[in-house]
Amino acid sequence: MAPPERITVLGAGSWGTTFAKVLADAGNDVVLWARRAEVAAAINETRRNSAYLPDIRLPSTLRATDDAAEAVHGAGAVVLAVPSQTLRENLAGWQPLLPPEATLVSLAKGVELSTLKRMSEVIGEVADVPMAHVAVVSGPNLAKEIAAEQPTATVVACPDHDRAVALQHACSTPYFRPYTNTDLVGIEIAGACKNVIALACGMAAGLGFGHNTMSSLITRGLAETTRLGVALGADPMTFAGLAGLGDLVATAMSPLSRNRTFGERLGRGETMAQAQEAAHGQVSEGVKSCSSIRQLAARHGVEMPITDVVHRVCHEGLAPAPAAAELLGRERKPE
Ligand SMILES: NC(=O)C1=CN([C@@H]2O[C@H](COP(=O)(O)OP(=O)(O)OC[C@H]3O[C@@H](n4cnc5c(N)ncnc54)[C@H](O)[C@@H]3O)[C@@H](O)[C@H]2O)C=CC1
Ligand SMILES: O=C(CO)COP(=O)(O)O
Repeated sequence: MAPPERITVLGAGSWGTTFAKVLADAGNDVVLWARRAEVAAAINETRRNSAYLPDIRLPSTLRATDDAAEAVHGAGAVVLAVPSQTLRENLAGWQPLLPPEATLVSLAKGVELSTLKRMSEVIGEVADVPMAHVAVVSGPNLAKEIAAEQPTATVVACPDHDRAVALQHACSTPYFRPYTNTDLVGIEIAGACKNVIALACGMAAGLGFGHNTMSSLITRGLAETTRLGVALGADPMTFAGLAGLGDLVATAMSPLSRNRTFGERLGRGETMAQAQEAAHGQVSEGVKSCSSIRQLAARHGVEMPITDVVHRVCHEGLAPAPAAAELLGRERKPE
């Protein structure tokens, strides 16, 4: 039998640590890179990442290090599990270390502020690899539920179908079921936009609104996300799938979502600073991506009214209540 494949995960936050556990449970030889040496040492000694997943025992086949060169050496796949807005800078530092044939896998859900690029575009550019080497994993994947081994499906997207299938095999476990897709654009636009719609749903919850409001925001949020994706060349069917509707529903409805929780705090009247502080350094990607997605939509002449008001609440001082009234007061039109 062939020895297990070496897979490296760069970033030991909630999702990086959880995805490393999935890969180890699937039978791979997994190395997890943490920024802080004490986090790597604690994972190796106690089998726990207490800052992010205190209740989860990590498998013994998962090894942690704070040495990126050691982490990526000989890896068949390198998984990038850092926030969207720092990925470019992080990857530039790792680029000289990367094995040339490795599949580079993005877990991040966002659009870069300075360039309006999707994460796979940033990876292709900074790592200087063909897009066929770049893959994305995205779906209704709240880290804490997966770490607890609750059944979940996801999508592994790569322009090279064979690489997508190889990665699908590498991350299949009895509790984690990946499907393949080749529509990188659709999968990434869906993943970035659902964080913004989840912020809107959180704001609605904070204002005291119920399920009709949530459902209306989810449905119209999916409509504006699909419009943007199609304008960028995505397959509209992608938005009806796990990484589209699936992830949107999970994120917009779950109290485990950092984006939804952030929005809820704003809806209850907290300031941006208070909501940021309560997040304890964990990333709520939609807070920044609402601005880059709004600009991307403007560049392509796409109307995204929910994204627009989320941007104005987060960055221009609009209060959530008048934002909701503004959405309801828009010009009437056919569905
Ligand atoms: N947590 C979740 O349930 C899921 C998260 N994601 C996405 O995965 C990405 C990562 O998210 P999480 O792991 O949850 O975030 P997190 O906030 O829990 O962890 C981020 C990790 O990146 C590291 N990091 C932060 N800033 C950095 C910098 N400047 N340089 C290097 N490392 C830095 C942190 O030390 C930490 O290890 C995000 O784009 C998120 O949207 C996707 C699916 C599920
Ligand atoms: O992407 C996620 C679930 O699929 C996680 O969402 P949050 O970043 O809002 O926690």
